Amino acid sequence: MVATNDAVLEVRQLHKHYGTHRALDGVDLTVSRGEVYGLLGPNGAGKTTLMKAVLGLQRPTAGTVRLFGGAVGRETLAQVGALIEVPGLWPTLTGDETLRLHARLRCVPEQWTEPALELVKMTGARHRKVGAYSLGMRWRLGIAVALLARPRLLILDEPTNGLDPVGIREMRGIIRSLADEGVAVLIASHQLAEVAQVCDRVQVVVAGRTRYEGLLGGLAVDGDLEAGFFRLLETADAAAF
Ligand SMILES: Nc1ncnc2c1ncn2[C@@H]1O[C@H](COP(=O)(O)OP(=O)(O)OP(=O)(O)O)[C@@H](O)[C@H]1O
Repeated sequence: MVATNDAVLEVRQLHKHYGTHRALDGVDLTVSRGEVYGLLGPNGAGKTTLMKAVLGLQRPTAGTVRLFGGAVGRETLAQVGALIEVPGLWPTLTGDETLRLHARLRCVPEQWTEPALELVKMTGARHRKVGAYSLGMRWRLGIAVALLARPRLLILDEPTNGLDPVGIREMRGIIRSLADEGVAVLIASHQLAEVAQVCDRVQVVVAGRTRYEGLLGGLAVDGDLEAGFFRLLETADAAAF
């Protein structure tokens, strides 16, 4: 398939087998510049396996992953930010120290910590220790860390885990503003509600296979998104046995 200029992530016929178990069984996916893409599926569907392959942490059994038109490697991964579940942060460092440390580790200018802090609205809390942060604040700092190197692709795994309704709304706002600036965002989740209000397109994966790919609205049955999603999961479950 020919890459469009806007394609940031292209996954083609990705397979990952663990012995006889097919964790991924021929998944295709394209995420474009400025797009928020939801990867939906129940526990064990293969979402983490796919994200690991994209981040170069997992070697696929077959198939390809292309980032910005190139192979997964040091150069392309430098343009990717990721936040996998709860961010791993040191409780004894302040938010400011955390970001400056990551700036050094990623060899980016220290001044880049400022816009990252502003984007996640953490400037006021920058001198407080991370151990005293709420989960929502830790999540926002985790996003700031993921955004430090100004990535063109942001990967988020279950991003609303543990967030309260205000935190969830803020998270959506941050994701949408990043997309408006041209960042491509891939969100993996097992909850429809998590992706429903923020994603442009979705893919539903069950038992390593694509069951739906397209606009979110296309999942709906009689205008009911949730009913359509659950019907899809039930049909896929029945087909698997
Ligand atoms: N290292 C491994 N060895 C064997 N099987 C594995 C391994 N890693 C994952 N699996 C299996 O592959 C399948 C897909 O797992 P994966 O973690 O990608 O699913 P997931 O969609 O991310 O699930 P969850 O929502 O629970 O995180 C599961 O059946 C899992 O048990």
